[in-house]
Amino acid sequence: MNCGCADVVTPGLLDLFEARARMTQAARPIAGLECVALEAAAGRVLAAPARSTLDMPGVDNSAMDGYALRRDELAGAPSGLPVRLRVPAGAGVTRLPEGGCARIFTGAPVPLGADAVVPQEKVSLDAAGRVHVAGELAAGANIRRRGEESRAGEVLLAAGGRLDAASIALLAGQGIASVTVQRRLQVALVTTGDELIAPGQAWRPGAVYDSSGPMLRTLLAGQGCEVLDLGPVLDTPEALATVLAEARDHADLVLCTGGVSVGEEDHVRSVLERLGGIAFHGVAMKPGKPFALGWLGASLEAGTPLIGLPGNPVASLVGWQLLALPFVQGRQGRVPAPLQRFPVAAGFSRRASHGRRELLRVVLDWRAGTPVARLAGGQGSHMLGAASQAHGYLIIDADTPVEEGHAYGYCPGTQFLD
Ligand SMILES: Nc1nc2c(c(=O)[nH]1)N[C@H]1C(S)=C(S)[C@@H](COP(=O)(O)OP(=O)(O)OC[C@H]3O[C@@H](n4cnc5c(N)ncnc54)[C@H](O)[C@@H]3O)O[C@H]1N2
Ligand code: MOO
Repeated sequence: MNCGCADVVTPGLLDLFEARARMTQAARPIAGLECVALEAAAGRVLAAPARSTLDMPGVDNSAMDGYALRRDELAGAPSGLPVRLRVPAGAGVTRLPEGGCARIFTGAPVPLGADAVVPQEKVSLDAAGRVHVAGELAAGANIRRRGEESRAGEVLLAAGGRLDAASIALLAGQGIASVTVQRRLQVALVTTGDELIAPGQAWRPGAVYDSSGPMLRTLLAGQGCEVLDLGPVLDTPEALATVLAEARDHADLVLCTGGVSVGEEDHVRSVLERLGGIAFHGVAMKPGKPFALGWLGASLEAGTPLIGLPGNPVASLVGWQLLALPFVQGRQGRVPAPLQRFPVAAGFSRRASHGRRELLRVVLDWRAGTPVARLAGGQGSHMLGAASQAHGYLIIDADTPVEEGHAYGYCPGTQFLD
């Protein structure tokens, strides 16, 4: 299986990891904060550290349904301990009566004076209802101590983190009802191509349904961005310049697909040179080679950054994930996560890709107990089927053939890489 296109070795291509580092460095966080209700904060980026308001847990409480007691009183009572108190969750803090124990439930405050909780499975009750315990009981057993997780005033979540279900739960558990987050990143999306038609329109030979537009809108929404949809645009320098000028004035970032290669129908480069500039163009990756970072206006710092993704949809997807995503995250005030890679054996052989690192879309086969990477389908940069099935990328260095059974760097996640 191969991509179907010859490897064209283009001089001056930037190394993939160097390009990723440049994208990360170039991303300036946008200004602007909002206070939002915690329930509406999923996916948003925290603008300030979130601190605990309470010790967590707030009081010593029981980790089990059982009996709270003093261990020395249990040891000194061969005829068992009478149950003198009942403490359900939600009860206030009480004191354990001398010489007795308390029936207690998970999450209920441990009565003052008790130094262990025995789970009910380890307790036998005699006819008089007295508690007998088999075996040893460690000091503090089954007691969740006040403040053992965090203390009031401690930083729970650092600024720049994205609020997910667990972090929202963490803040809710502290009684926090609203958070200060970065405003949403405004991204102008420009798809280019005379051939593009929208899904739902009648097809004619030569027409191509716009698949990258829906894909990028989905990916941008997944990052909590607001999308200003300005495409598809016709393949003329005038049409592109008009749309990019509008994008420049209304967005924090322009994401453009197609028209970024070298043919005379590809105008992104020339229009960028006219309306702004180019930081780099061309990365030694397959797919995704014509990827570009540029700007509209005075400079990358002062103007509106523009990311040019290649037209082939899979090249666009890979360019988004490995290069555009860290830039988007940086503009959102996030610290982009390092690219994860760990060795996985290839279950296939394949010829080398000349001059470019190849990002093969693979599935992991666990049937033998350890993972084996298998091609998820056709690897052409126009073939979305494999991308939709893949579990991740096998990253193959340039000019390196893949040999079955040898291990290569595997990067998990091909769609919502975070
Ligand atoms: N002589 C050369 N030709 C090409 C080179 C090269 O180095 N020398 N590079 C190839 C590579 S690699 C790629 S990737 C493509 C990228 O080209 P463009 O970014 O200029 O993209 P287009 O030419 O506009 O389109 C390419 C292909 O993708 C389809 N397309 C475009 N937009 C969409 C969309 N929104 N949804 C679905 N499909 C889309 C378009 O119809 C074309 O088939 O250039 C190679 N050529
Ligand atoms: O082969 Mo291009 O690199 O299709 O992205």
